[in-house]
Amino acid sequence: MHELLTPQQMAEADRLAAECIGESYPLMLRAGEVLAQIILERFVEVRAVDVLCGPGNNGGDGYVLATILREHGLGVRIWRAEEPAAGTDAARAAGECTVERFDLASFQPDTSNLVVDALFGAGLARPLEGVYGDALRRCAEAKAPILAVDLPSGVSGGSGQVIGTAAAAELTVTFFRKKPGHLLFPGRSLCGEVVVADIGIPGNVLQSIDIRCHENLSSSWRHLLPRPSFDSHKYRRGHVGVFSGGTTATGAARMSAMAAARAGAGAVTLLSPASALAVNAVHLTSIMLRRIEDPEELSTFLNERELASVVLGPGFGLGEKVRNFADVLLRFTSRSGRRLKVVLDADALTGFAGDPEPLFEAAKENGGGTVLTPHEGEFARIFPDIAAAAELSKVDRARQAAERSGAVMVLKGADTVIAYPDGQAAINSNGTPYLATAGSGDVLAGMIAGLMAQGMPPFEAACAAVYLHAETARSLGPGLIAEDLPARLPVILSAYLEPPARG
Ligand SMILES: NC(=O)C1=CN([C@@H]2O[C@H](COP(=O)(O)OP(=O)(O)OC[C@H]3O[C@@H](n4cnc5c(N)ncnc54)[C@H](OP(=O)(O)O)[C@@H]3O)[C@@H](O)[C@H]2O)[C@@H](O)CC1
Ligand SMILES: [K+]
Repeated sequence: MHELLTPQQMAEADRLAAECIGESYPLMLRAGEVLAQIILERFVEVRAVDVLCGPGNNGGDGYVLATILREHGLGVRIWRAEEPAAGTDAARAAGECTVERFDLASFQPDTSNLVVDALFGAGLARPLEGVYGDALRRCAEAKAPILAVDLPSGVSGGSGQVIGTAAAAELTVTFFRKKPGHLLFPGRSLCGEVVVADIGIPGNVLQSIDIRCHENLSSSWRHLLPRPSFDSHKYRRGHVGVFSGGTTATGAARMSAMAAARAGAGAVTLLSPASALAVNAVHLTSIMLRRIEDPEELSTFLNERELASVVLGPGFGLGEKVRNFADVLLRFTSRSGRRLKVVLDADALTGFAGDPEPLFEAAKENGGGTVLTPHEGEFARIFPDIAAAAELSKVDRARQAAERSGAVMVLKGADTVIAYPDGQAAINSNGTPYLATAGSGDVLAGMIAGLMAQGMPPFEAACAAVYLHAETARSLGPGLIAEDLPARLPVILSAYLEPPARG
């Protein structure tokens, strides 16, 4: 149930389902029924419902719903600006509906009524404005309780962007599967709670649809979480290297290092410039420490020790050094024939601002073993054209960046998107505002490296780390600081290492 369908894919699912059933109208009837059932169960106090109906099938669902609610004794009024086009399912639903209709232009929300927003869903084709936009603005101003059918009207199901105007719903009922727009902001905040209803579309229609986007749920990666065996030793559980910045910027790397260790890496070494060795040594116990001053020392170290993964960037500093280190790390696998997975974060991304081509070239040489973890600001510095393309959704931006760099992209934010160069993408949905705190990104980078060091494939490691990072933060809540995350991680991780509960 974690597949996310674009509006075009959903239309295809509807078409395939209608082909299977013989006609499409029963799907609309079922949509109206499930909407009514949900309203009757969830809004027991409500005595009257205003159903705003658009001209397409989203409006059609509204007409069916209005008929059923009136049969249940609720006061129901329909508000519409135009009738559905003749010959459509929506026209049939409108024709069979005898609920009194009013002009949408004169709709004034009464906040003791429930408003059902059945204006536009998957078929939103242009900015929502005029009589429709005005009606939604009045709802938003009045703070009327709204149930949105499929999507809050004005929200793009593909991108979550508002096209014109939209009003925030308390509850959104969508059909068959969620759409990216339910999880990507601002759509996600406008949807309120999202309920996915079964309207009789058979699951096997998905076999004919090339789904490229999923909600990041544990079912995709839980079985790949590393589990040590009794014959493991510390280096078989993966050795992670984390690069420290200078004397006054060492904390970020130590946070990444702790996170890698807590994610289960068997050994972690902090790789520090000579100037910061003393300050790092004061703060480290189980994490090892080694001086790495320049690219030559780095190459020597990589050749003599079997590192499985590295984190470069947190607190590291900008300039030639970070670019040179990144180059050595990303080309190590092809030069040595030994697999080294690389997480580049923070300064290792910003260090390539204005001239990112060498990064992409070297990352491609690393052949899918690279993970880039930019937040939106860092992303815009290395992918300025993709960041500026307003028509692209966050998923598409992450995908294009992954394709260009050949790296797994973790485009961070409240709705972090993880994308693989082949176009597969996952949208994370368990984020929490408590993660917006200094150092939380350093912890995430370390967790990804820690999971990869134990053999988890980069895309799944990134998905798992993003999810578990958020889950850990949720379990901590108010007052969370980044240091708390690695300390808490084992409790959360062990819950996901248990076999999933049945049922
Ligand atoms: N298909 C099925 O089997 C099932 C579908 N279901 C339901 O159908 C919904 C999708 O239906 P849909 O495709 O008819 O699209 P919908 O969102 O109603 O809008 C299209 C209409 O709006 C118009 N229009 C667009 N933008 C506009 C704007 N800004 N301002 C003004 N007008 C605008 C557009 O006009 P046009 O672009 O053609 O000129 C067209 O008339 C889906 O969300 C779900 O609720 C369920 O019943 C289950 C079974
Ligand atoms: K709607």
